[in-house]
Amino acid sequence: MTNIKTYNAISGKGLDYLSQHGYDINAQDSPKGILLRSQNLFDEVIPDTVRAVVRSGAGFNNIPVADLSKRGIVVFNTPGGNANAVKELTIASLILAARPVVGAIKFANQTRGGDVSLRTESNKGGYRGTELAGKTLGVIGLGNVGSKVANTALALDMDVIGYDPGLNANTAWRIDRHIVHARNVEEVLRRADYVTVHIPMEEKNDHFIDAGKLQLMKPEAALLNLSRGGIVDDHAAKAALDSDQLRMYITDFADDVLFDNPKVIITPHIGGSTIEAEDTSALMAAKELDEYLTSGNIINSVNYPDVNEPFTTNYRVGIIHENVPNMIGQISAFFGDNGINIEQLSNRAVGQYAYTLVAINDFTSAQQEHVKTALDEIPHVILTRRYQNPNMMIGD
Ligand SMILES: NC(=O)c1ccc[n+]([C@@H]2O[C@H](COP(=O)([O-])OP(=O)(O)OC[C@H]3O[C@@H](n4cnc5c(N)ncnc54)[C@H](O)[C@@H]3O)[C@@H](O)[C@H]2O)c1
Ligand SMILES: O=C(O)[C@H](O)COP(=O)(O)O
Repeated sequence: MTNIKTYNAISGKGLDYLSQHGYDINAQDSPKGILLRSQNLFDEVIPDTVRAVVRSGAGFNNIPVADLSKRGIVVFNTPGGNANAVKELTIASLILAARPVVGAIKFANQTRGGDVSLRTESNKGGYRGTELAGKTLGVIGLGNVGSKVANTALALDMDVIGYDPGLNANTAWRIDRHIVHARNVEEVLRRADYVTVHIPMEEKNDHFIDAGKLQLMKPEAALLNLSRGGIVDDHAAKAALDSDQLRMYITDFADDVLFDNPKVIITPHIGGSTIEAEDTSALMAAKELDEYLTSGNIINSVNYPDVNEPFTTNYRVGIIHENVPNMIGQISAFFGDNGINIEQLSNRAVGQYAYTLVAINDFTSAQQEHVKTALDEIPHVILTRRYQNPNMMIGD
């Protein structure tokens, strides 16, 4: 059986799917796939048997993607699987930034004994808040999470201004036409009463919200970070709070510098922690893993191009290679020179890497043995895998 190694609490929905499709979970030390959530894979040794690493979730900054790409290991995530959960916690955070709910609950619990209702009524004035309606929400990053947050804020009668220079077409379709598209992030920061950040942690986004950007914000504004620790410079945020340049900071990522600050609310990275989101993400992850390991289809990869074709021939060969000239020519010539007829060839490239999926019907055992090693000899080929169609009756 094919073995899958898991890290973190992966929902039973995903694990059951894999078991039902013939996989062993954590059975031995030479896994074909790794399924994880936030485990830091930079600290782990990834065995040479591994062909795929799947992040059940959105952010993949815990995975050494560049190294794995060089080894031909496909890295996947589950885009949108937990977006609704994060949207809901973001809306809760907006309300916590507008109304002093946390302090008010504490106060209500301190009023026990005697005429409770009288005491709460006479002292509740300290817990007055403001309304979100009519205020402006700035959304930085309008992907799966940000687009949902932006649309929902409109329903709360907020004005919404969004910024995302890399918006993809799928998400763009989902964004309500009443959301103002900012030309730059500075415009969002200057105009918004609430700023929420929904961008991935990558080099260019490290300390994306820094002291300079915080200075552009209104002093009465609140900042929300449900993206990743490090996207906001927490030291700069604390300094802005201390000097009354920022009213409030709510983050899903604990940081020593933020503790015991009445202007800060910290949640313990629970944005995606709902039963529904964990189930959806784990099932997506399990399907992506199974699809790649059994048919060579790549769906939702973060390091290689997606290639998703119906498996209608007896065999396929998947070739991960560098995105350099003449690879398709060399690969086609290789099959021709070895007397193997190509029924269909799909090729896509993204950045440095490309993937070629070759569909074959007549493929003798000797040819298969040869292909396994000889294709890898072509310069710039990183890894070759052969797939046999489980739904076809094949004779040699
Ligand atoms: N708190 C949680 O539990 C939780 C849960 C899910 C996701 N997240 C985090 O939220 C991030 C976003 O999630 P998503 O599902 O929306 O991802 P996504 O990939 O669907 O969207 C991210 C968007 O950010 C945009 N972007 C990137 N850099 C930007 C920048 N500097 N300025 C403006 N836009 C920028 C991209 O173009 C993209 O449209 C994830 O990468 C993850 O780190 C956290
Ligand atoms: O990027 C994500 O999907 C979230 O941060 C969720 O992380 P988790 O799976 O560790 O809860």
